[in-house]
Amino acid sequence: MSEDQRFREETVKLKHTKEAIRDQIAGIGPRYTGNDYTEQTLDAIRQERKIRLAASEKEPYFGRLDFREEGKGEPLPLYIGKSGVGEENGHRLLVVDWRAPVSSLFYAFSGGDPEVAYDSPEGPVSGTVHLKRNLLVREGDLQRVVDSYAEGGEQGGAAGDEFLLHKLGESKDNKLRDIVSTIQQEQDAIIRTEKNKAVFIQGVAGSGKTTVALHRLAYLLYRYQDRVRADRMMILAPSKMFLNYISGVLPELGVGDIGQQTFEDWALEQIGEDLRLRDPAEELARWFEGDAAGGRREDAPAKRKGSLDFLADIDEAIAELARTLVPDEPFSPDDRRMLTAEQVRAWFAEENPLDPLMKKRERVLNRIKRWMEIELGKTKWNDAEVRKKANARWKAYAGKLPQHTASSFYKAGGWHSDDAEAAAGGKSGSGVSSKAKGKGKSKASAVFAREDLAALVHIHLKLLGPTSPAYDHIVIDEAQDYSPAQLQVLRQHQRITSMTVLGDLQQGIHDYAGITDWDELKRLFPSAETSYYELDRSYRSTLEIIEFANRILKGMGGGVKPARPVFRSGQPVEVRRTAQSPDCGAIAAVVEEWQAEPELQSIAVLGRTAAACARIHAELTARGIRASLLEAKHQNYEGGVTVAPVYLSKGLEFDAVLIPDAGATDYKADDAKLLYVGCTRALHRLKLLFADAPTPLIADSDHETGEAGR
Ligand SMILES: Nc1ncnc2c1ncn2[C@@H]1O[C@H](COP(=O)(O)OP(=O)(O)OP(=O)(O)O)[C@@H](O)[C@H]1O
Repeated sequence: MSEDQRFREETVKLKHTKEAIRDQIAGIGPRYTGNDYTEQTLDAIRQERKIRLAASEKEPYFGRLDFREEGKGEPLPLYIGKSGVGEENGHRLLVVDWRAPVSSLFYAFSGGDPEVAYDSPEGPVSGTVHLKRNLLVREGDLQRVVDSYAEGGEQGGAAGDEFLLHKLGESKDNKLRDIVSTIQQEQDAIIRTEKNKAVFIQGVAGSGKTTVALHRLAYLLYRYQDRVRADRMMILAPSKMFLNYISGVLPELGVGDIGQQTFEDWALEQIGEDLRLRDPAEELARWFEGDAAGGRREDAPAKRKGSLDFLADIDEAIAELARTLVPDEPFSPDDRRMLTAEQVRAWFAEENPLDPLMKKRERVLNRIKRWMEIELGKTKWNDAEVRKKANARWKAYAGKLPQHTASSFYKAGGWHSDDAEAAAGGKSGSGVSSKAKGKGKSKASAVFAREDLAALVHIHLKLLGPTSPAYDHIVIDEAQDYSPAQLQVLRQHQRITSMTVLGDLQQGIHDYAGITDWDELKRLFPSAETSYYELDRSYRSTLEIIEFANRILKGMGGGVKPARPVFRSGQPVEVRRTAQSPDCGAIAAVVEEWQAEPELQSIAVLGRTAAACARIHAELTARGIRASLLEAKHQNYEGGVTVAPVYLSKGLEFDAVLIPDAGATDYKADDAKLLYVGCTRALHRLKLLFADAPTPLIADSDHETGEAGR
């Protein structure tokens, strides 16, 4: 079949599909405005369907797979789209949902042997693929038809790549997008991994980890709709800005209402006390710019406090508290009655050992009170004096059973470091408060460091129980920055393990707190409960950028896994000498040059320090260039021209990236991860400027160097 014939065939098909969808929309009828609750609920369902159908009408599908099931007659064309659409009054599907079992064939089949099989809930289904076709429909118009496999034809995987390359060549704005039409086989395998696992993904920069994890959530909600609920899923990501950046993907996939938080906010919510956290900007600046930069990462306090040994020490202290909670003295409400310490301990022992300690304390004290009332009631308890005295004695006795919150126990254990307090020294507004936020009562609340949070949540759970219902699934992005203790406390908030844990050790710039080997986290789970995947293909950047970034990685020594590029070639990476560092004139010139190219929608200048970025931003603004300056406290990434410290750019991506200070004094030999993160943010263009000598991390690069123009 010629290209023209294919296009005509699909144009007719699209027309019919759109008509059928329009008919269904018209059949939904007007909104119900009455008071009947059942009708209101049904109306809400109808309206949701209407919204889905309206989206389908614009872009009903992106792929076609002709599949003949073994033992059945003719191959059946399956059109695959973002959401399934059934035939009105019929049993066939106009569009098959991308998450349906049969759709896995579309992603997994890349030519070769057409005899294939997929797993359906009823068991394996085998058959033959006759055609795999990619279709690009935009706003209801058919724009491209590419066959990546046709029975008897010559097309191979390259045609499928062509479709992917077309997608990757597009420019990006300020939001991450869905990839349903071009999910790759290795990504699809992760997305469809069964629910009850801790899935670990080690993936190079730009390999689609974040995107895959979000698609996995959409898949789990579809596949296990009777067992998982969106409001019991949670996404943890490193910053509010990053959360804002990824916030568009799930709604695009038709999934909403999934909680998205930073670990800090989640932990503060769990602990539920009026605590303040050391200002994250100070913490970041300390590690990336200040005295701590470069040195003593292994002995950083976060390493000890993030270890399971630390949680074990806390457990020991809680066990000790449980052992000594009941005082070694009897309780007597008046001079004639008495409860021995042994009796109270026996009551304690009758409590469920797994229940939170403070809850048990409360219950035992209530039991003592009930006993007291019964006892006094036996002797015609009507004497107000006796009652008052008994109650006072009960209160005094209760005061002898230590009562703790998470923070008071932590402080009593001597684990709270004055360091955190000192870092906030007197600046009562500098910490990030939990409950105190907006209530103007942060005056005396203790200041904690980020690394204290896991232990505090752990203590809260053991002493007071969980704050939120158990999670059905948890996604942890940038998990290389998590400690075993953090993962452990998250795990304690699930009944059944179901997690997606993703990251890249090569981007582990927060190694003063995180891990250096996935085994540190994997060993928290029985091995049967974990799956481990590696993604080494990078989809974000051009071939030239990936090769350049891979060379930086070499500086990290053994165990480095270079990224494998998709064959998408662009302009060479440029490394240029400037008169000074940072050279704002040269920076402005590069930004203006890029701004003149309409396909470069997002441009970033990633400086080494927050102070350098503030200076660059002020200079660009003075020169009439509109740019936003990203700071740790920011919630939104706006797109356009952005100036940001390189350590805040993690997870984000930009059409063009300028590293304005790639000199030998800015990036030393052990800053490879940081420079790698900066360079791998770029999709299409990458430029580095340096004064004097370039950083040794790129010294061996054979890239064109020279004077940057002003
Ligand atoms: N199969 C795919 N088809 C099209 N685009 C893809 C595909 N996989 C990934 N991408 C694109 O590659 C880019 C990187 O994806 P993503 O941010 O999810 O990667 P990541 O591994 O989390 O990166 P990093 O670790 O660098 O933050 C995004 O623009 C994403 O849309």
